[in-house]
Amino acid sequence: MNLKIGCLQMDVTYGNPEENRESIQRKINYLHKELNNVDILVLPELWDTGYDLSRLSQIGDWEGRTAQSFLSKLARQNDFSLIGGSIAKTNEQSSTNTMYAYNRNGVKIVEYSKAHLFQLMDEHHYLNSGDQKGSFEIEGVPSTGMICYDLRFPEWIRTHTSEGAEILFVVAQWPLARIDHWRSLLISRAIENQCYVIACNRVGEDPKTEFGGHSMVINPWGGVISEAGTEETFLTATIDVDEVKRIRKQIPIFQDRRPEIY
Ligand SMILES: NC(=O)CCC(=O)C(=O)O
Repeated sequence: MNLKIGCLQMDVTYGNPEENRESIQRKINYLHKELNNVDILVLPELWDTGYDLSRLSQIGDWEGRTAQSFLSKLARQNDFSLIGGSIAKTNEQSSTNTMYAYNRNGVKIVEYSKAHLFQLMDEHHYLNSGDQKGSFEIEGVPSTGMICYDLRFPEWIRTHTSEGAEILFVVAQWPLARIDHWRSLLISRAIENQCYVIACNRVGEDPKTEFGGHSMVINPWGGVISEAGTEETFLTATIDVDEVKRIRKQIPIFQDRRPEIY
């Protein structure tokens, strides 16, 4: 089965969720022809607030309600499934860096909060980590969603692929300074898990960091099918999901692994 994927590699306005929602809507309107036959659209990490974490009590999304209604409508109106990047979900006590995904009818198919907080960008001071898995089915394909720094934890990703995930979606605000890590880790996760990796990063800069783009679509053999540069880009690729089963049969790592000795 073929699926057409689109990644909206975009800049994010620091600390301004309303402007960022409008920016996504403007881009979707502009891209309506290209989006016509897209099956799954992917947004980047924290596309609403960016890393303006010290102001989350003012700008965070109360229980994620605004983003959920925005994303659900976006999916329904445009007839695509949507990996809604992640947003800052906030309540009286705390905030989480949370991904929502939707099917074409605008029905939520997963809520996943980033499990590993990235100290270098102060997440541990302002966010709580999630402790639930990120598994879901999208367009009939078992999949998982991960948020940026989660990519550095192969054991967490293996937990999901050993339970059947065939597509790994990674949403990110990954800095340009470590973009070689980003590329290598994404390709490694695809090879070692024999899965598609669809990775959507942001571009632009905030007061502390320059972000590196290079959103990528990688096949389960580790081949890069499509890759963006460092500018705002609508990256597309068509993937053949059956390739996962073929490769898992050719080199059966999920049968051959020996968890009892690890
Ligand atoms: N937003 C993030 O989690 C960034 C992770 C990162 O930069 C890394 O090197 O890991």
